[in-house]
Amino acid sequence: MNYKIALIPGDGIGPEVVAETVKVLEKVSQKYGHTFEYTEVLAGGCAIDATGACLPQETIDICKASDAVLLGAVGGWQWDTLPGDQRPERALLGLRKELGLFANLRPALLFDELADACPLKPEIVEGGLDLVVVRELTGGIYFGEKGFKDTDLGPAAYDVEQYAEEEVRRIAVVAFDMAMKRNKKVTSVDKANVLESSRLWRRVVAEVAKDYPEVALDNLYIDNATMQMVRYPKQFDVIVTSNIFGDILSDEASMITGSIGMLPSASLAKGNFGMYEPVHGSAPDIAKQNKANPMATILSGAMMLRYTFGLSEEAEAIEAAVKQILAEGYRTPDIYTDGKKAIGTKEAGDLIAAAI
Ligand SMILES: NC(=O)C1=CN([C@@H]2O[C@H](COP(=O)(O)OP(=O)(O)OC[C@H]3O[C@@H](n4cnc5c(N)ncnc54)[C@H](O)[C@@H]3O)[C@@H](O)[C@H]2O)C=CC1
Ligand SMILES: CC(C)CC(=O)C(=O)O
Ligand SMILES: [Mg+2]
Repeated sequence: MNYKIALIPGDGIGPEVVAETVKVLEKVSQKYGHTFEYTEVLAGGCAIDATGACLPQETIDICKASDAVLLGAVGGWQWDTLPGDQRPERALLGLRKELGLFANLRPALLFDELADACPLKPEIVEGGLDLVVVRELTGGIYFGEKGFKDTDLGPAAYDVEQYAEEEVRRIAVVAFDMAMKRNKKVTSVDKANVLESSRLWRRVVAEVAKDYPEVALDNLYIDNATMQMVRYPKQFDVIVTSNIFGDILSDEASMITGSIGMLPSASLAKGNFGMYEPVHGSAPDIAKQNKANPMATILSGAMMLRYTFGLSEEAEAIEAAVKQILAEGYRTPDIYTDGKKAIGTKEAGDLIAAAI
């Protein structure tokens, strides 16, 4: 089969990790006889520099005409002084909204092979860790009304957290459907003791839960949830939460799995369309030094094969190749521990491609 992939390398380490993912996808294509047709497009700081806009219309059009999108990351220090509505990160929000990507799946999987890089005591994560954060991606405070106003205390800025019932319902359905395929447990995370939007969230999630009598539903406040994540993460299976809380919780979960350089994600629309992106950002501190861990993006590529193209065997081949090189002791700097074999971004891509 022929699959059209829009590639958005973006900024910082984005181009480096996307290049290694393409290397791995090409190996999959050779082995399994698929054709991946890539169209590279601009978004983020590089798009601002080239065109003056962080998200050119051409990028949106090409993404919509593709079967799936693979994104590295956007943003960087050189654009930090731009006004908020012109920053590179706006491209990411714009893409998510334009493409209708309301469901962000962020699995946090501690590979047995990487137990040495987990900062928690071995007995806490004994038997592994496998949870998924189902993050609402096109609503909440990242998309609410924002602006500036004068107050009694002087000039102020505001961002509004708002959720429509339907936005909560559709992400809750994704979470419960996923729970049915996993361990039939959902933890909904909110701040319903303080926020009106969270009270609506909690009520709608409870309504959706009635359609899934086999699934156990827990509610946690976000402050407690962040603490529980490091105290005993194995209590979680599917976590469903808002845009901002999911953003924060998934970065926290990533550290338990060794590094943010390991965590993939799928941003899904209704149907099979999706944008696949690592959980991390553009990491300007390590860009262009062959230090970035490309595995989060390579594993995002595997999610693309599984969710959008329905190629489970090929996705598993990528995941097995990642595990193999970890088992062989290869480590990028972010997951390096004494006695292991130090490698860089390119070597990681080469080794994973070779292991396919
Ligand atoms: N999806 C996206 O495009 C995202 C973009 N950003 C943007 O990225 C820029 C940097 O943001 P930060 O807060 O520093 O977050 P970040 O995720 O880029 O980096 C945080 C830390 O993790 C490390 N790190 C990240 N990815 C890594 C990888 N693959 N391998 C090894 N180490 C890795 C970095 O070196 C840094 O020390 C900002 O402009 C931010 O807005 C942030 C998050 C998501
Ligand atoms: C850069 C932000 C727009 C989003 C973010 O941090 C994320 O999606 O992980
Ligand atoms: Mg984030």
